[in-house]
Amino acid sequence: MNAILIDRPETSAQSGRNAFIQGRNLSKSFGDGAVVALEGADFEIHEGEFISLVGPSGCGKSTLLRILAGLIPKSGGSLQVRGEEVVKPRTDIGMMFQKATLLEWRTAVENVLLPTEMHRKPNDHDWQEAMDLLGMVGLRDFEFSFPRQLSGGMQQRVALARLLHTGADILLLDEPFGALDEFTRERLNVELLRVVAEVRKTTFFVTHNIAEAIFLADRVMVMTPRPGRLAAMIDIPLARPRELSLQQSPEFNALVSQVRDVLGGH
Ligand SMILES: Nc1ncnc2c1ncn2[C@@H]1O[C@H](COP(=O)(O)OP(=O)(O)OP(=O)(O)O)[C@@H](O)[C@H]1O
Repeated sequence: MNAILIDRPETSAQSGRNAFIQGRNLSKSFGDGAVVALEGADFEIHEGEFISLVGPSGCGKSTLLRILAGLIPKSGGSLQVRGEEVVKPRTDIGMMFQKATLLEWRTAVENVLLPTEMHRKPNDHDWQEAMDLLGMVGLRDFEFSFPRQLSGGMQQRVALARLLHTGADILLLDEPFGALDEFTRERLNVELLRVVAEVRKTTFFVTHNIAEAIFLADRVMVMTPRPGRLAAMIDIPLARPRELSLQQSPEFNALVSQVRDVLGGH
C-alpha cells in the first residue's frame, strides 16, 4: 500500500512545493473536552489541489471544514492558510453545504448575486459574471427561474455558481450532492470536475462515498472514527479529464480497495 501515513507528513521541502494550507497537530474538542472531534491532524495542501475527505460518520470531517472556514475555533495546534493562522472567516474561503439554501423569492441569477449585494449594489459586470457562471454550471436559460422551478440538482448548481461568484479561491464543499439521487449525483460530479478544472480553485470535498472521493480528487484524506485522526493521504494518479467509465477500470478499483483498507484498519 502506498498511502502516506500522516504520522510522517510530507513536508513542503520534500514535495518541493509551498504548502498553501497547513495543519499542524490540529485538534478540536467540544464540551470542555468531553467530545474530541479532531486529534493531532497534520497535513499540507498545495494551491489548486482537489482534496476529498472521507471517513465514518462523526469522525470530524465537517469540524475540520468549519475550523478552516473560520466558523469555529480550534482547540489546539495550528492551521494556516497562505502562512496566516485561521482565526476568523476569510474572504478567500467559501463553503457549500448539502442544502442549497436559496432565497425562494429571488431568481437564480439574483441568488448568485446575493454575496455581492451584501457589500454593494451589483453592477453590469457582476450581472454578466453571474449569468456566465450559471452558464458554466449548465443552467443557461434558467437564469430567471425561481428555486421552486428548479430540481434539487439544479438548485445545487445555483449554489455552486453563487460560491464561485464570491471570488473565493478555496472551496469547502460539505457533501454538496449528498441529498441527491445517485444518477443526478454522478452527473453533477462530472460537471464539478469540469468546472473545477476551468476555475482552478483549491477544493475540499467531504463525502461518504469512496468512489466519488477518488473520482474527483488529486488526493484523498482518510479519517479514522472518533476521535478523528488523519489515517492516510492517498495520491490519486488518474489522468484528467476523467469520464465516469474510469470507475470500471482496474486502477480505479485498486484505489477503492486501498481507501477501504485504510478505513477498515481503524
Ligand atoms: N457543536 C458541537 N457540540 C458538541 N459536539 C459536536 C459539535 N459539532 C460536532 N460535534 C461532535 O464532533 C464529532 C465530529 O462531528 P462532525 O460533524 O465533524 O463529523 P462528520 O465526520 O462530519 O460526520 P458526518 O459524516 O456524520 O457528517 C461528532 O461526535 C459530533 O457529535
